[in-house]
Order: sequence, then structure tokens, then C-alpha cells
Amino acid sequence: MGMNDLALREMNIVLIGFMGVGKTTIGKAVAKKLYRDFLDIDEEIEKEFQMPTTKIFQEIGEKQFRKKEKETIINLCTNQRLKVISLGGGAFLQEEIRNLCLSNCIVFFLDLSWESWKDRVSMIIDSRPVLQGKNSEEMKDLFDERQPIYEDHHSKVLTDNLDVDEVASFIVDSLKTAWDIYEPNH
Ligand SMILES: Nc1ncnc2c1ncn2[C@@H]1O[C@H](COP(=O)(O)OP(=O)(O)O)[C@@H](O)[C@H]1O
Ligand SMILES: O=C(O)C1=C[C@@H](OP(=O)(O)O)[C@@H](O)[C@H](O)C1
Ligand SMILES: [Mg+2]
Repeated sequence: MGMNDLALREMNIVLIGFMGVGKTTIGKAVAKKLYRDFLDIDEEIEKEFQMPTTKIFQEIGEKQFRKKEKETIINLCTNQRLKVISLGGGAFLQEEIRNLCLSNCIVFFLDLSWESWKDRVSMIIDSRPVLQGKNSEEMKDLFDERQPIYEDHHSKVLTDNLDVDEVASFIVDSLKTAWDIYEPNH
């Protein structure tokens, strides 16, 4: 099913952004506010391999993780509708994923400044193999290097100084505004 067959209101909502910005947490909150099902791509991959992401990276390798990540996103973004879907922070590195999400889904970029992000490292490092073994400078380099891939989106929200519920409300309000403008007769 391509985007042209789908009403704007039925399209999947996809959250992108760097590791730890809150895609998984905020995606769940958005789904709840819209009475939709929530899907987290990392969780789907972990179910498939029957192990946590850190173990997938160690035992099967990042290459296979990326391959499964692409297959999972293409499958869900093609065959599902009315879902809220949170991607992993590295997914948009793959052009095929970017192109499919941007043509089939509504893509929200969760933005967070480096200053705010760096205070979250200790909370997320144990479950993020890509960050493990990196010092602060190397993490900053990765953070900066990744920002351009998130610039391809439909809408963005700067999450500095907003709690989870505030970000989710902002996303829901802006979706409802867009739905009313573009599909006033639904
Ligand atoms: N807006 C926010 N304010 C404060 N903490 C947040 C916010 N969004 C997420 N968090 C916290 O940051 C951590 C990483 O969130 P998570 O949803 O796993 O991010 P991601 O899926 O983008 O990697 C979690 O501990 C979460 O509770
Ligand atoms: O940015 C990345 O390369 C990754 C981000 C993670 O997801 P979150 O962005 O939800 O942490 C997860 O997919 C994996 O650890 C790799
Ligand atoms: Mg996540």
C-alpha cells in the first residue's frame, strides 16, 4: 500500500532522532494519546533474535543488526497503518529506510541539544553498544556527524526543557492541526 492510497489520518507516525532523545518513551505516550498501537523497531529486532541489542552486536554483529533493522522497517512501514513506530537512532543512516519512511509515513524528528543530551549518557550507555567504549569527545563527534541524517523529516520538536508528556502533547496537537487542515471533511 503506497502513501497515495492512504488517508493522512491513517498513516503511520515514525519518530527519529539520536540515541536517548526519547523516541521509545515518547512514542509510547503518543500512541496512548491517539489510541494507536505502538511499535519499537529495536524491540522487534530483539524479539526476532531472542536477545538484547548489546548481545546482538557482540554475537551476530552490527551488519546483521542493520540488515534486520532495514527488513523490519520496510515490512512494518509497508504493511501496517495507524501505528506509532519508533526507530533506532542509526536507522536513518540507510537511504532506503529514509526514502520509504518519508514517502509512506509521517516522520517526526525529536531534537535535543548536545548540552542536554550529555546528561543522559549514564542512563542509556549500558544498552547502547554504539556508545560503549567512547569518551565524551567521541560521543560529541558521533552526535554531530549524525545530525544531518535527521534533517530529512516532516516535522520536528525541540525537546530541551520539555518532559515526556509535553513532547507527546506537542506532537499530537500538531498532527491534529495538520489533519484538520489537509483532511477537513473526515
Ligand atoms: N523529554 C524527556 N525528558 C527527560 N527524560 C527523558 C525525556 N525523554 C526520554 N527521557 C529519558 O531518556 C532515556 C532514553 O529514552 P528512550 O525513550 O529510550 O530514547 P531513545 O529511544 O530515543 O533511545 C529514558 O531513561 C527516558 O526516560
Ligand atoms: O543509533 C544507533 O546506532 C542505535 C540506536 C539504538 O536505538 P535508540 O536510538 O532507540 O537508542 C539501537 O537501534 C542500537 O543500539 C543502535
Ligand atoms: Mg529507542
